[in-house]
Amino acid sequence: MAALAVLRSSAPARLLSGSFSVHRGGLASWQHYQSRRPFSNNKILVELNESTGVAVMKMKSPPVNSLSLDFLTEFSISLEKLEIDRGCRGLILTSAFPKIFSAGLDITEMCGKSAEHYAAFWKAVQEMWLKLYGSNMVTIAAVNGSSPAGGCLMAMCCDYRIMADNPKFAIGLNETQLGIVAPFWFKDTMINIVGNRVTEQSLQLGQMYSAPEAHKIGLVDLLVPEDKVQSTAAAVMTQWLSIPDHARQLTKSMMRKPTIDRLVKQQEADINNFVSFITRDSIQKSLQVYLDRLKQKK
Ligand SMILES: CC/C=C\C/C=C\C/C=C\CCC/C=C/C(=O)SCCNC(=O)CCNC(=O)[C@H](O)C(C)(C)COP(=O)(O)OP(=O)(O)OC[C@H]1O[C@@H](n2cnc3c(N)ncnc32)[C@H](O)[C@@H]1OP(=O)(O)O
Repeated sequence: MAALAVLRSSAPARLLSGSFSVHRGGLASWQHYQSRRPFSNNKILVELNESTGVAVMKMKSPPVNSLSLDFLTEFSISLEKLEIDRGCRGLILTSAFPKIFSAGLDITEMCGKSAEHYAAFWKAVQEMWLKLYGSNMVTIAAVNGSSPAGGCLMAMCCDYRIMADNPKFAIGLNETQLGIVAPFWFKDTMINIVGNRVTEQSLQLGQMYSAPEAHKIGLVDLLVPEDKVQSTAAAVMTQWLSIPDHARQLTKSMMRKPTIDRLVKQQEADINNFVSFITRDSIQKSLQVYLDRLKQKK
């Protein structure tokens, strides 16, 4: 199974994209590692505090952190680098923008493109999920804004979700509102958090939950004032890191492996399914209407 099966000590070292900083105990000693990959646009900022072993990954892709192919590629590479770094035990995932965690999959990646593009895009979505859901690290989502669909999926991949207590912020799998369908592994991830009944209703209606509603159904674990999201994430991380890594990791693997294996076994079929679904004229039309509506709402 993805990262959970990989012992960090045996993993090969890899270069990473993204803006990457390592904190060695004092602000004066922050070191910057510039990307050596030409495609990097630095949509992801990573700061690793080596004294605590906690990395903060900030999504910073204006205007709304939509998950484009470039974003997803950079995200997965950044995550992989942290995964193989034995000095990193915990990851806090958050947004550099107030009000938006992530707008989910970039809809323009699913409109008017070639079948080859859709296949590459969907593979990148799968890779993001496999790596984040299967991470050995303690993962905490500091949800500091709205988080529809793919953004909600990212938060749901984490071990714990802290959300800003603002009823204007919403989270959920709203795919049906776009005329599309959340795939089985989005659905399974949600079932593992809130159960079958809530997931079924939620997915059929494409329901977006305000922060208090999301907390009520257990989609997020904790609500805190907006200015306390990061500090609370750090405090919760300390609690989780007090558990011996091997015991916690094996437990996490035991809980998540069946869900991960389901996708791994049919990854190619899932890509083909996505491509044949998204290339339908009726689906392309729905997505275009949704996108136009988004652009006109101002
Ligand atoms: C039988 C079949 C079985 C199985 C099916 C097989 C396969 C599965 C098939 C498909 C699965 C696909 C799964 C899809 C998952 C997704 O994530 S879809 C994306 C869903 N996301 C949304 O609906 C979010 C839409 N956006 C918003 O609600 C809002 O923008 C916001 C709340 C995030 C932010 O609001 P504001 O701050 O007010 O910002 P604006 O709305 O003005 O947006 C600014 C700018 O950004 C553009 N934009 C917003 N979201 C997206 C996006 N997701 N992708 C691309 N672009 C986006 C928006 O249009 C604005 O653009 P400009 O007008 O400035 O050009």
